[in-house]
Amino acid sequence: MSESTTTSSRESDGIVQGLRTALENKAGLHKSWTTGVATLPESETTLYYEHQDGTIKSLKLGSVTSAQAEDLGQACSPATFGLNQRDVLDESYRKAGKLDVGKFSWLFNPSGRGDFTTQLASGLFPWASLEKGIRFELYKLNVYGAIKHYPWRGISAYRRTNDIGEGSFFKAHQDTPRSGDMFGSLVCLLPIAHEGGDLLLRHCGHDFTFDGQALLHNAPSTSIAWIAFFSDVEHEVTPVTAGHRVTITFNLYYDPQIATPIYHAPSSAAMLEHPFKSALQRVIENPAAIKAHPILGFGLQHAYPVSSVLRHHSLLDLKGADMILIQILRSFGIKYNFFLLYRDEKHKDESPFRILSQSCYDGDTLDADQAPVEYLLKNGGFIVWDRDPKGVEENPYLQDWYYHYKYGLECGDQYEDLPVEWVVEPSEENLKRSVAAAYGNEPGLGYFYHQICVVALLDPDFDSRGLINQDVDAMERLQKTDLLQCIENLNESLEKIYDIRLRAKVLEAVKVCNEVKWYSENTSIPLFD
Ligand SMILES: O=C(O)CCC(=O)C(=O)O
Ligand SMILES: [Fe+2]
Repeated sequence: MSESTTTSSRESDGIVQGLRTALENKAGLHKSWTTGVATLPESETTLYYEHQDGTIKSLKLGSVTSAQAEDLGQACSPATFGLNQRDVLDESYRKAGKLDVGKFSWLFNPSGRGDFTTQLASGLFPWASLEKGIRFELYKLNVYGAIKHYPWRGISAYRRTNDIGEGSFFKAHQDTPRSGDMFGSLVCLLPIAHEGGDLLLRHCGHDFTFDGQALLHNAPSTSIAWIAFFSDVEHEVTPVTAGHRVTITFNLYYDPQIATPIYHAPSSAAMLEHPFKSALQRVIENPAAIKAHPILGFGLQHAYPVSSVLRHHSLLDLKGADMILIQILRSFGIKYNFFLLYRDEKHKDESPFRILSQSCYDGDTLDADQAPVEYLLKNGGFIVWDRDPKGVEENPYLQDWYYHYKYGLECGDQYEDLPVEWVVEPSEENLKRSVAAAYGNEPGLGYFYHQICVVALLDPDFDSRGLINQDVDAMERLQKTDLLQCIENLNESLEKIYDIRLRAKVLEAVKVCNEVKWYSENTSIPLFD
């Protein structure tokens, strides 16, 4: 290697490293959760609930006795959860009581309190200005703890309550995405005495313990402690050892019909500008740096619920740190697009390349003899070379395979590739099954979390025209086939579903598919936009 090459590669490493450091959230620039305490006005302190025999009871938050809390627990049915799309009751994984919406009523309305929404939005999106409002959907009431009587288990179980009394918990899971615009969950801890039952959260190497009891310690008795977090954050409730831990949860959605929350710039950081913005500015002001790094890639920090293909990116509802990354790219007019990244399962350890694709590959839908890599590459995907191949020289079989992708097909055509440099190393999708989260708080509703990456075109003169044209055609073909099949399946299911809430969900899904179909027919979807 000549000296000049060594120097320039060291410089280029420095540039990408500088961008990487500026994006890292070590300094606590982004959190995937935010907490607070809200003191309820008198009108919001009454909680009504219905027993399974139809009796309506109420309690006053701030002065709930343990007998009242126990009565609330008795009104509950056992909480189930989602395991690979099935609704499962398994008390070794989740042990709690639940009341569905319609079985309880509470006048606390987060959307009606501008200060509450502002606090929540400033905590979850400290650097980004939201372009949509937040809709809060009341979801469930959960009772964890000293439930002494389980009517659904019968009187004999009542006598054997030692195993099911205290000690409710919910092991690690992600909250199931209900649609593409759901981004988070809000858990409100009611002021009812208990011990244990911390909510532990983990995301991207950070963790947090939400001890709501401690937050309520010095607050007025009619206060609730709350935590909002992005729904792909892994979380669990530790065992409750005494009393009753009662929470009411809301699902959080972006909603363009609702006014955007007032933006509060981060007060803790004494910086006016996000460090990544300044770092990127320095790079794009340097023509040599742009030429050396025409295309940059970023693995997103959050997982996103997508159905069969990545929708046009203006429709992808981003969370926290990912939203600010995109806002910064947009502020410089840098073109970008979203992709999934796959590695050949068969040659996983040796494979020196990954495949960028906008298709959510579902191993179950392909014939057994159809090679996933070929499928993705022939449907608008392309190769990103990222390491030296291992063992190719010694292994003729691997050599054939490697040369096939490196130097082209028998007919002389070559697979398309892109020189992407990863500022943030992305997670890979699983080619065997792209359905990510196994444990959810609900069975899946057709949306699955995917690890998405962003590819940004730093050099506007970089020759990507051929790729763009070819890709648009392939993408459109793929989208249309997938969509038409999807709409047909949904319409077929509709005929068999009589439950009103389920029908509404399926109708919602049909609406989304039609929306995407409209996009694919009425707009050209460029690779970089
Ligand atoms: O009660 C809590 O703190 C969280 C409950 C939860 O994670 C859920 O219901 O999905
Ligand atoms: Fe949860």
